[in-house]
Formats: sequence, C-alpha cells, structure tokens
Amino acid sequence: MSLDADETIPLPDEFATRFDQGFRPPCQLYVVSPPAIVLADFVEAAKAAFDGGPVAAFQLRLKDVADDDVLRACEALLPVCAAADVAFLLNDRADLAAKAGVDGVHLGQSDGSIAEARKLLGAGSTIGRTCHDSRHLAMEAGEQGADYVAFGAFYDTTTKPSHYRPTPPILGWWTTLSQLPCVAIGGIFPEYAAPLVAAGADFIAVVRAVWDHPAGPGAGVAAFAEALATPRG
Ligand SMILES: Cc1ncc(COP(=O)(O)OP(=O)(O)O)c(N)n1
Ligand SMILES: Cc1nc(C(=O)O)sc1CCOP(=O)(O)O
Ligand SMILES: [Mg+2]
Repeated sequence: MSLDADETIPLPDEFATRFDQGFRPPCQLYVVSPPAIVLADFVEAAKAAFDGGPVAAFQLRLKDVADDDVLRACEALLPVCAAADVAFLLNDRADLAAKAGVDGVHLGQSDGSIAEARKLLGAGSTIGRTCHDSRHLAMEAGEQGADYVAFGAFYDTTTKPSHYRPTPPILGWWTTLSQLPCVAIGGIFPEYAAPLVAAGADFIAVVRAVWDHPAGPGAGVAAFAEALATPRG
C-alpha cells in the first residue's frame, strides 16, 4: 500500500516523529555477496552485476574470513560500488564498517546493538536489522533507530538455512505502519519476487539469483527487472 502525502495514519509517536510520510519509491534490488569469494574474480563479477541493471545496495557478507581480508575486500569493492552508484553495506561488523568507511552495516539479532553501531558509524550511515518473521522485532528495530528492517527467509534457501518463514502480508503490514523501508530476503529468484513486491517490499535482497545465474551476474540482475516493476497491491 502506498501513502498519499496528505493521508493521516495512526502511528505510534516514536514512528510519527522519526519517519516522514510520503512517497515510497519503487522496489529496488539489494545484492548480497556469497559467503566466500576470490577477491580479484569477485571484483569483476561485481562490475558485471552492476552493469546488468539498477542495483540500489550491495552487502559484503563474508563468513569465517579474517578482519584484514574483509577490510581488503572493502577497499577493492568500494570504488566499484561508488562507480555504479550502489550503496555499500558490510554484514555483521559495525567496527569494521567504520574502519573501512563504507555506507553502512547490516546487523542480525546477535550482531550488536543499533545504538552502538550508530555511535561508530554516525548519523548519515545506513543500519539494517534482521527481523526474521517478527512484527515485534521490526517495531523494536524502528524504535532503536534502524534505517531498514529485513524479513526472511521467504522461501527455502541453502545460502543461510533459516526456520523463520514470513509470508508476504508482513510486508504490507509494515508499510502501513512505517515509512522505514523493508527488505525481503531468502530464496528469492525472479519468478518468486512479484508477490513480495506487490505486498510492499521496498528492497528484494538476493545472493544466488545473481551470483549463480547461468548466464553470469549481469544476467542475474537483469532478470529481476520485470518482477521489480510489479505494481504494489
Ligand atoms: C538484507 C539482509 N537481511 C538479513 C540478513 C541476515 O542477517 P543475520 O541474521 O545476521 O545473518 P547473517 O547474514 O549474518 O548470516 C542479511 N545478512 N542481510
Ligand atoms: C543472508 C540471508 N539472510 C536471510 C534471512 O532470512 O535473514 S536468508 C539469507 C540468504 C539469502 O540467500 P539466497 O538469496 O541465495 O537465498
Ligand atoms: Mg549477522
């Protein structure tokens, strides 16, 4: 559901004061890296992905990688994102995000507080929060100062197995409550994306659909164009 600029909705005070009501941009693509990469190859893959079509945000999500290697990857990938006008978020680690000078951080429920991350990163940074299938966690994240909330996993995924299984109405519920953007993640391929866009997702976040596309990451990004244009219900 979209909001008319002059429409008044009953928001809790903290939301009403923090978030402006108004125009919701069309749903955009949020590309998350594979958990392990070969840096030189991945830089080229990222360039190819961003050449495939509009990408709003990129998240570097490396697992079991030394801090220095994460920082090296940030250094190599930041200019690639900047050249393509793609926001760069780091997964899990607000301290490394601050050190690397990236645009923000994505924090799971066990990745530290939003307040601490805000102290490290500053007011202009983007802080996202995993909320699984929970309306309570999403409201809490909003109150704590997150810049977006992420719901997932909407479909089965081998990238990060999850027993949480939200359904599309949680996206519509969120968009009637808050102007804070919501992200849908987990097992999303172009053929499954339309119901999430129609329900109100502001971002569709994907890993395998881009990096494992048989025709390459550019084709993986391009394949989302039609689904992202699905009208909101
Ligand atoms: C956009 C987005 N949404 C959710 C997650 C998952 O974060 P988290 O629960 O901390 O799990 P890991 O990604 O750290 O395994 C995410 N990374 N990005
Ligand atoms: C990183 C991540 N977080 C999830 C969550 O549910 O919070 S699902 C997920 C992996 C998404 O990968 P793919 O697009 O390959 O299914
Ligand atoms: Mg995490």
